[in-house]
Amino acid sequence: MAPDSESDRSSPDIFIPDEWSNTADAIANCSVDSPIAFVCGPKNSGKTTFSRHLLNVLLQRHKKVAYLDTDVGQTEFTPPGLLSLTIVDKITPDLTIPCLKTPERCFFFGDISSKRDPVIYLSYISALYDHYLKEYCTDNKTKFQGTTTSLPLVINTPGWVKGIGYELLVGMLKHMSPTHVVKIRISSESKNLPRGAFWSNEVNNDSVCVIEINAARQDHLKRSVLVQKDARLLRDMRLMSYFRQCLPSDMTISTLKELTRELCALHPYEVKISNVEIKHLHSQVPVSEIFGSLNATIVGLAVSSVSEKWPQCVGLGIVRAVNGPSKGVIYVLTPVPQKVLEDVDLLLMGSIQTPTALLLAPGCVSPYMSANVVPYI
Ligand SMILES: Nc1ncnc2c1ncn2[C@@H]1O[C@H](COP(=O)(O)OP(=O)(O)OP(=O)(O)O)[C@@H](O)[C@H]1O
Repeated sequence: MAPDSESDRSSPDIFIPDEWSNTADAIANCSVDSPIAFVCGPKNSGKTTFSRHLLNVLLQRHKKVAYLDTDVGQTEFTPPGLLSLTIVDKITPDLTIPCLKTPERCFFFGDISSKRDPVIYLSYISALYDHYLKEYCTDNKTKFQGTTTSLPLVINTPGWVKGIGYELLVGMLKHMSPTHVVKIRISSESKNLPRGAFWSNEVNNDSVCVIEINAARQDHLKRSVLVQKDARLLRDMRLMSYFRQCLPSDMTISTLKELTRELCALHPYEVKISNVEIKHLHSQVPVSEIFGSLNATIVGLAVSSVSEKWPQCVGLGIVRAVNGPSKGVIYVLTPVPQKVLEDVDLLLMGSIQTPTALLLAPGCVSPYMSANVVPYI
């Protein structure tokens, strides 16, 4: 099939079947001003690839499109462990290259699977969706004045479609009001989501258009050909690209060793422990172990607020060293701009693993990532 848009031409390995491009076009050209598309389906069926294609198609008609990323282990525009709403204003020509963007709003979930805390997971996603509704979904008044600020929304979801994963999808759909639900199906029928509006008890659910499409690639027996991703490697790569931003963009870094060495050579931020609250999200740590437990970990940098229920995450940091007893400080590396950091009053600790490559800096003692810091004992 001939590529049908510039974005497809730029992604030689990506195959957009007619069914996919027709679906994306139908959503972009539907009668609703700003469609809300919920993309779901089993693991590796192509949800992310389709979502990115849809995003590009929508960006041909709209200046900006909102993207709600609910796949906390395989995040699209942020490092893993975050749930985010991002406003995208540029077509990404190559659908195979992940890129980091600063989200409009973001929560630190602190794990790569929703099963760690399904209740909080759903609360965060609902809060992100509500934020979209409040800020980016036109109400009648603004529509009437012709100053429409409404943006389409693409919601990408995890591939966990059984058990609690299924319940969470149902929970999301019940909270949201998508105009379109795109279900990607694979040939192994038992792995698919139920047909139709599976989340709703209404017999005729006319308010939403449910579209079922097949995974892009099939063999000659019409079996879906699914590409398995190395999820852990992808997460590590995403984290390393994130922390690469701590260094000047014009600095040449060709290898992981160089990246680690340069990160170790950076001056970290010195954070006074008395100025921040340290919170372990998924475990209880005795007070005496708190400093030790922070060392060489990835933390969410968050800002608490009296008006908001959940602290907003402004980015991640690596705790490079801790000097608890004598100075009461921790040393943090982060690409978050200093101006934004000034508001951070919460360090959230989850279970996002620091990539091993970053712990093995030449000349430094693992896991402290520094040659000159006495580790906390
Ligand atoms: N249309 C396509 N053309 C070529 N490769 C594809 C296509 N769709 C998916 N793939 C490949 O299959 C793999 C899985 O795709 P993708 O990440 O989009 O699936 P997913 O359903 O979002 O996965 P997960 O459930 O893990 O989040 C990736 O390596 C992707 O490049």
